[in-house]
This record gives sequence, C-alpha cells and structure tokens, in this order.
Amino acid sequence: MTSELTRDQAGPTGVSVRLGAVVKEFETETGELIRALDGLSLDVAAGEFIAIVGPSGCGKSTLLNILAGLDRASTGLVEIGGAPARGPHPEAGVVFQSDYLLPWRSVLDNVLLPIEIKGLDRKAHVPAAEQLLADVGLAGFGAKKPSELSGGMRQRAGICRAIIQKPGLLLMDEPFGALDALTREQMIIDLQALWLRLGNTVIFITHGIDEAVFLADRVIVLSPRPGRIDLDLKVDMARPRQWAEAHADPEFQRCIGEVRRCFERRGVLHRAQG
Ligand SMILES: Nc1ncnc2c1ncn2[C@@H]1O[C@H](COP(=O)(O)OP(=O)(O)OP(=O)(O)O)[C@@H](O)[C@H]1O
Repeated sequence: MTSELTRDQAGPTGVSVRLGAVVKEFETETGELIRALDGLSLDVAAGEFIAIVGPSGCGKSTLLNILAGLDRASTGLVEIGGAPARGPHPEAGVVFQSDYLLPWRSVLDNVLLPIEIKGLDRKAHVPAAEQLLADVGLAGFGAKKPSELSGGMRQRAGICRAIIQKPGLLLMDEPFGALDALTREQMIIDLQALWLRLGNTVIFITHGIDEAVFLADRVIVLSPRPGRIDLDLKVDMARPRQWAEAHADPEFQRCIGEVRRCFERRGVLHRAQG
C-alpha cells in the first residue's frame, strides 16, 4: 500500500457517530457494580479520524464494544449514521488487537467471510478481495493459511476483512499493539493511506500517544476509570503525514505535550525527579 493513494470516489463517505451521556456498568459475580464509563458524550463527524487514548482499564474497549454492537450501554444515547444503534451495525467494520482469523480458512477466504455471512455473491467479490490484499502488500498470499503469515501480515489480512465491504465506520481496538516497532510504523502509514482513500469514519483505540497524534484529526483522552473525556484535542497537521517529519513538526509536539500533561495531572504519567 502506498501513501500516493487518492480518495476513492466510488467508496463510502463515512457515517457520523453520536454518544450522549453514555454510562456502562458491569455487575461482578459478587454483585458489585463496576462503572466503566461515566456519562461519556462525543460527536464524531462523518469521515473523521478519532483516536482514543487512556490508561489501562479506563473503559476504551468497553466503548468500542458498545459502538460495535457487541455490548450495550447501561444508559445514554448511541447513534450511528443518525439512527439509534441496535446490535452490530451493517456500516461498521471491526479490527481487534488479535487478528481472529479462522485458522482453517485461507487468507482470501478469511477476507471474504463477511461477504459469505451476509449471503452475498462470494465469487463476485473475489477480485475486490485480491485487490485489497495486494493494496496491503499481501499479493500472492491469498491461498496461504494464517499460520503461514507473520503477525503483521495477519493483522493486514484482518484489516482487509474489516474493510471488504467498505464500511462507513471502522472501529479499531489497539490493532497494532502486538506488533514490533518497525511493522507498527509501516502499518500506521498504511492505515493513513487507506483512510485517505476510503474516506470513512475511524475510531481508533491505542496506548500509543505518538500513533494517536500522528493518525487522528482529534485525540480523545479518557480519564482513569470510570472513563470520562479529559481532553478533546484537534490535531492541525496537513495530510498525508510522514512519520519522521511529523515528529519534528511543532504542532505534533504541542499535541504530544498536551496529552502527556493530561496524563500527568491524573497521575497516570510521572515526570522524572531531580
Ligand atoms: N464483563 C465485565 N465484567 C466486569 N467488569 C468488566 C467487564 N468488562 C470490563 N470490565 C471492567 O471495566 C473496566 C474497563 O474495562 P476495559 O476493558 O474497557 O478497559 P480498557 O481501557 O480497554 O483497558 P486496557 O487498556 O487495559 O485494554 C475495567 O475495570 C474492567 O475490569
């Protein structure tokens, strides 16, 4: 995949997302109520790239699961594309930290899985699936089994599966968390190129402040549990962004500094003493 890709005019425009005062409580086996999200409100415009960062356990995955329709908010409003979200949304594609490819299926058959689940014409979608695999550097790997691929290659295949239907909303939960630094950097660049081409809405959860600022139009910082929005930060940098150059950009450094200070205020990060 290259960053020269231009926006795919035939592709979807993204869908908007609205969260209004979302509360999520879990009941433990002992009957204790755990409040994971505490009145979270967020408006995401169609086509926006949102990164969500926050300390471990603050409710990031809970939020993503609610958006993916895998879980329900205890109270509050969840709208996707202007309509209340009820269950998995047809416009949403999801990528998790683990690729969850089916080991007995070929890479191509994994990418085509959502097509089969929806009862669409598998054969008609084979060229698109092969093109997607080629776009992410997996040309010629369609017939392989997932076990024959590296972690980064499997994650690329997982992304192809999530976008085979050109979802208007791409939900990503720490998709690059398990990758080595070099593979992660390349995947970040490739994701930017993909998003610039598809024009969809992306909600991207990460522990990496640098990848959040690099990729996002807005970085949302969640407080320690129960998750609330501590900071909603616009990143004002032109695209496509280049990894090394972006790190030297004053706007990049300003945004990194703001997020870090937010974590320091909460005691999530500490400055060195002395
Ligand atoms: N099914 C559940 N039952 C009880 N508590 C839960 C359940 N799922 C999540 N929690 C709790 O809700 C809180 C938020 O969990 P969540 O997985 O959303 O955090 P996170 O920010 O994604 O964490 P991490 O960054 O470590 O992945 C945690 O305290 C967790 O223990």
